[in-house]
Amino acid sequence: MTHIVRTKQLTRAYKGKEVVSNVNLNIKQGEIYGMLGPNGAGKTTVMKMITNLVKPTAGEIEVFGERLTDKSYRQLGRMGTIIETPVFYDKLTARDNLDLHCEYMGYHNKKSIDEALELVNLKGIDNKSVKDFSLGMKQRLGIARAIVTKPELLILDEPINGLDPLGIKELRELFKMLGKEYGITMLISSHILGEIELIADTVAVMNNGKLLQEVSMEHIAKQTTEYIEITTGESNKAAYVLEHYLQISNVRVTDEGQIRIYDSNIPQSEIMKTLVMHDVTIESVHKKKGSLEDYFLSILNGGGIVA
Ligand SMILES: Nc1ncnc2c1ncn2[C@@H]1O[C@H](COP(=O)(O)OP(=O)(O)OP(=O)(O)O)[C@@H](O)[C@H]1O
Repeated sequence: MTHIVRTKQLTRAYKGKEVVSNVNLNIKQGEIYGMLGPNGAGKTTVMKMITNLVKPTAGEIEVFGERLTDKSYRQLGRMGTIIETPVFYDKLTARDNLDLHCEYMGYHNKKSIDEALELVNLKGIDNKSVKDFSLGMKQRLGIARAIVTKPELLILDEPINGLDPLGIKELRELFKMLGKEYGITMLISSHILGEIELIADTVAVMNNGKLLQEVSMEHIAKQTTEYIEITTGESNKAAYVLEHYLQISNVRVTDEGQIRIYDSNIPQSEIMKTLVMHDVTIESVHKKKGSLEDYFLSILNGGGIVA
């Protein structure tokens, strides 16, 4: 597995107080990696360290397989970033801003300016000066600037801030397309669970400067599938009966002693009948679905996985 970014025990302190503590991120090639956490969790600081805007107090960063140092200009040239609110030359047009950026980055394929403007839906208004742009238009121009040099890694700090629902949807599709068509790896932060959920392949949950969990959406999907929950005073016996007489292998007993049966094709009535036949007393049976929100809240509240 090729990793585009890896951090090891990454730490940053301001005046002795750690705002990022021992963070280990593993961002794989081609994936959308979502960093989720409330305001102040340390997401921006992590991104600033990966882009060399802030120096770590301790720990290491590896980008494109090489350790990041003060002289990693080549690695930085392979990244496109928006960190905090993008700043432009207000009196210049959108096109001129992108043109200047290409000059500055030493990127001479000017055809990509048209492509970038087209991708973010600013093609018709690229000759307007940026001072007349709405917040959403500036945000899209920021993304155009981040992708104009065809980076291999995009780092986007809260890219949907200030966008209306349609704009958010367009960006979501753009990110997915950039991943799929151009193979660009993306690190995207957000404090909105619903957003990260819709685009990310892997999610890092941060709070108070700490990485609470790094988990694939595939794994989360398994945790949030439908299950049958049986309340009984005899959970171990019930689990035994289900496994031995119905060959149900995906049975879990929760801390509260409830039985959960995941992805079973056996009808609920059959399960009940078998338990009763083996003298298991049942208090209640419910069909349930774990929500993604429960899952993340349990992580943020210091619990493990919603069992
Ligand atoms: N230059 C700085 N000096 C002192 N404290 C800082 C500095 N930069 C960030 N912090 C503090 O570090 C903590 C993490 O900030 P950071 O911006 O990384 O969080 P975040 O998760 O990106 O949240 P937000 O979305 O609000 O920016 C905050 O408590 C912030 O006040």
